[in-house]
Amino acid sequence: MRTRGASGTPARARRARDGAFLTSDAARRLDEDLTAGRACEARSLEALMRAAGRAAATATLDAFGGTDFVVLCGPGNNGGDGLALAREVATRRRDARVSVWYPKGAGTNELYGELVRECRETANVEFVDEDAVLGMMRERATSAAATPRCFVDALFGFSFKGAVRAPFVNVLNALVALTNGDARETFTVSLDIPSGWDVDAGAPDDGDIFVPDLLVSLTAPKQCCATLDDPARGEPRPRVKRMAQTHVVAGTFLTDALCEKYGLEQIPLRVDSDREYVPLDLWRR
Ligand SMILES: NC(=O)C1=CN([C@@H]2O[C@H](COP(=O)(O)OP(=O)(O)OC[C@H]3O[C@@H](n4cnc5c(N)ncnc54)[C@H](O)[C@@H]3O)[C@@H](O)[C@H]2O)[C@H](O)CC1
Repeated sequence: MRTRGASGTPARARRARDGAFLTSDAARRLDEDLTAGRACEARSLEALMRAAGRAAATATLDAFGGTDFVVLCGPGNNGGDGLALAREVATRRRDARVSVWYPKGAGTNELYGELVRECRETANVEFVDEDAVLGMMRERATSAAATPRCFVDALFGFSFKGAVRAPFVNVLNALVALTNGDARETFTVSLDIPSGWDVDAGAPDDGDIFVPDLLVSLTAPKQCCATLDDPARGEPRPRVKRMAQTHVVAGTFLTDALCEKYGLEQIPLRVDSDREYVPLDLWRR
């Protein structure tokens, strides 16, 4: 007799589907393989980050037609992806106004420092403080004449753990409120992980959650997204279901050998792909 899960899905099929999503630990190991050149050609972190920023910028510009972008950058490499995206957007859409909130700054990290320099000196990106960002979010709910604005969440990626700490609490709370309230002309994008979500367990169970309009998973989706894409695995909340319509995977780094190593055979983007991102519609094809 075949075993079935509570959802009625055969256990073997569920295992295969699970293989399309990375745990936080597997995501870290995969990124180490990419930089070390194990089962693939070696790429520097800088090359990976710039490619991720480029592909995520393409997906964002394809989805959002406005000219006003606010990029929220966290302290790690997810924030670095955000800086790379900000520069790409400002360079490609010359009429755009691109603002970056980067509260921790680059510190002594040379790569982040170079991305900040490029944003300022080659792309006319403006760096803004917390009050300015909170004002830009608040205005969405109060101004009747709001023009379209895109908020890009590059706060935390697959190394996020525990409860959000300062200096990110107020802005992340405001983002949650923004996407659950009556915000006008607002489009939200998350890079790799919707910030505040547990990378392995998914969205918090209590209170309002931040659900972006577009999620750009980098290289492969992480475990927190599993219920977005496979309704058979559970009963996702209605807004989470809606997000499944706009979930893309970007970054053409996967070789067949890496797919086999991490059980990612179902991910359609490979190293020789001519597309920068693809919609992730794994289960409904
Ligand atoms: N595969 C690819 O295409 C690429 C993925 N990249 C991106 O890298 C991130 C993972 O980067 P990492 O630096 O490991 O982690 P984070 O960005 O999540 O940031 C870690 C940073 O955050 C702090 N932190 C953790 N938890 C909290 C918290 N609760 N409150 C406040 N601060 C927190 C922690 O201390 C660290 O400072 C991946 O998701 C991709 O976006 C690469 O760019 C390469 C290409």
